[in-house]
Amino acid sequence: MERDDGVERDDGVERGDGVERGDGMTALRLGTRGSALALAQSRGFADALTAATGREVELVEIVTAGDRSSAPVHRLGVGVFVSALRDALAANEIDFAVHSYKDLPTAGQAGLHIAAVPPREDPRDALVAKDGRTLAELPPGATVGTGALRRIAQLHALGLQLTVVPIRGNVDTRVRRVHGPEADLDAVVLARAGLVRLGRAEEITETIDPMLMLPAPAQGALAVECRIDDAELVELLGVLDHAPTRAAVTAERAFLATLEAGCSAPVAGYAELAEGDDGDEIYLRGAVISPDGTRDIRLSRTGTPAEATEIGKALAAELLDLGADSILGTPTESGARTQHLGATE
Ligand SMILES: NCc1[nH]cc(CCC(=O)O)c1CC(=O)O
Repeated sequence: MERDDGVERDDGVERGDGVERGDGMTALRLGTRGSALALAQSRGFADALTAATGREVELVEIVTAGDRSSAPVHRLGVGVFVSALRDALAANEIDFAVHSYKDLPTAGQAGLHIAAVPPREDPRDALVAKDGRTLAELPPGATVGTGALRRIAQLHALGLQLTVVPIRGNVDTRVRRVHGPEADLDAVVLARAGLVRLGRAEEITETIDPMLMLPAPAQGALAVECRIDDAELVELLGVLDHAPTRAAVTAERAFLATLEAGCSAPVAGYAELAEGDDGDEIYLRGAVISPDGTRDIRLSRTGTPAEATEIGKALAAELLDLGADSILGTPTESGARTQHLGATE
């Protein structure tokens, strides 16, 4: 059902201030993009929230500028998949939103709060190739599609003489470039988490080792955002917060933010938590790679979860000392080297 405010509800129910339930509680309004992946993520979180707290959740579909346009994502501007959801939150049209964390601009939004970071899905990248092939089994000259500069750069750095083809579109559109009547590529690289959440993990022909392709900061993680003054909801959503995931993502995002790079930059960052002798330890790896793959600056750093932000900042500073800024380019007048764009991945 389409309404004048551009907000589409998933059914005909008039919501306004929420639907009264038999138990006297109103259903929480979860704003979501309409893509298959966004709906799967939102439904998954809604079900987990209902199971943990007993609260009912209604999905409210929001069309974002990124969904409306077919232009290359780097031309669309800041947080192109996110801002319509944040506007709906600020306008009290929805109560909370579930974002792919890696699509969130590194700058937070005044008045909003990330109340939960649920357990992370597998953050690695995945190959979907013809004939069940792995990267190493692709012949020289094989065509591999991907949209993200980070992936393009790391594919080139492998030195496999692959032909990297820039593509965009949702998960289904990208996989159809390999399988299906209009297939024109030998393989595509995309986030394993997206395929897993869509129930399509069997189509993956290789889960790529982070030694070969380091994931994007926050890949595979979700950010659950609500109004900061909605204290009751902040507490309710917090039930599903997963401290180890939050610590890992905090380190990765501090790394990205300190590089002043948006999520369209050729920047990779991946934090793992391991049990050390004195409790948990974060192991953060970071890389900045030139798009042609000829320059690849990567380092790692460890510390405690409480030091997550410091680890990320310090690793970024070390990479900048080694010349990462010359790969990332000159900061623009807004302070960002590349714009803080919405999703390119
Ligand atoms: N907008 C792209 C996007 N945002 C989140 C995911 C995958 C799931 C995730 O990283 O959480 C994807 C698809 C991809 O990178 O292939």
